[in-house]
Amino acid sequence: MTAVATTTVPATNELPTKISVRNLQFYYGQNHAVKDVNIPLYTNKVTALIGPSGCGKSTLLRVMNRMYDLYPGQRAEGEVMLDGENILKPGQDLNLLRARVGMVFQKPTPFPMTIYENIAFGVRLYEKLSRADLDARVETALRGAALWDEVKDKLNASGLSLSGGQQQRLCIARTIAIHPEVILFDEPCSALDPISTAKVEELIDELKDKYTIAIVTHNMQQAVRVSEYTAFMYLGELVEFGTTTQIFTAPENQRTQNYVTGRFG
Ligand SMILES: Nc1ncnc2c1ncn2[C@@H]1O[C@H](COP(=O)(O)OP(=O)(O)OP(=O)(O)O)[C@@H](O)[C@H]1O
Repeated sequence: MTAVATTTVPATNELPTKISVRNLQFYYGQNHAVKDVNIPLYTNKVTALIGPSGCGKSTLLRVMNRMYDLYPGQRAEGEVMLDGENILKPGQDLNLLRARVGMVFQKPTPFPMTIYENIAFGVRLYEKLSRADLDARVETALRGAALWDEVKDKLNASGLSLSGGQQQRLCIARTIAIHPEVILFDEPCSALDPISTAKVEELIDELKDKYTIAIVTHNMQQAVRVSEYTAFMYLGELVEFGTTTQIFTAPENQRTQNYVTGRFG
């Protein structure tokens, strides 16, 4: 197999960068899953991570808020600069980091609590708000996640009583309620029907005004619809990074071309 081409440096590197991943290596024990990856997440932009199964997309995402730290035997080397500070350095406050860099998972994961508590619970971990302020925070988060109108009359119902699409928007509301700066979406629509998917995509488009976003997706149309930048990964390496338009219409690397045109993957 030929070596993967050198990563393309975007012509856009003067854009403000929220997260800059530099020379990242990631290991699951002996398995070298991410190999010398360099990638920016530009401020208030949506970046899609695409590539065949097992290429390291989710791993890369999980490094950006050190989710891997919860598991023994997993380690990262290199730098992940968040506003110029390396979050891989020892001594980080990981709770604070995960509040700044929130994550929405593939399967909706509401807590077994009321809709209201699903959101209030996380807020209380970080802030002491009056009841009125907490109510307002819950409402704003639910509005921000385009769910308010559907749940405003049943805030005391269980989060688990909602449909899958509503549950995913509840998880997004829970994430934005603690005012993150970055939101990482790991295949957020893979368990959703087309209508719920469209709602979550619309929401991502709105959220980028306030947050920097990365999304892992297997759905090429989704990457085109929601992202401005796209990174194509293959076997743990970053093959190509560029604007989504360039990656999908004029990729520089043959492997990217083959993948985005559906010839492998
Ligand atoms: N917990 C784990 N222990 C050991 N190896 C793992 C673990 N999780 C992932 N890997 C390996 O790391 C590599 C990258 O996996 P990762 O889940 O990041 O890929 P992915 O591109 O997100 O795949 P998919 O699209 O299938 O979700 C794969 O070779 C995978 O087998």
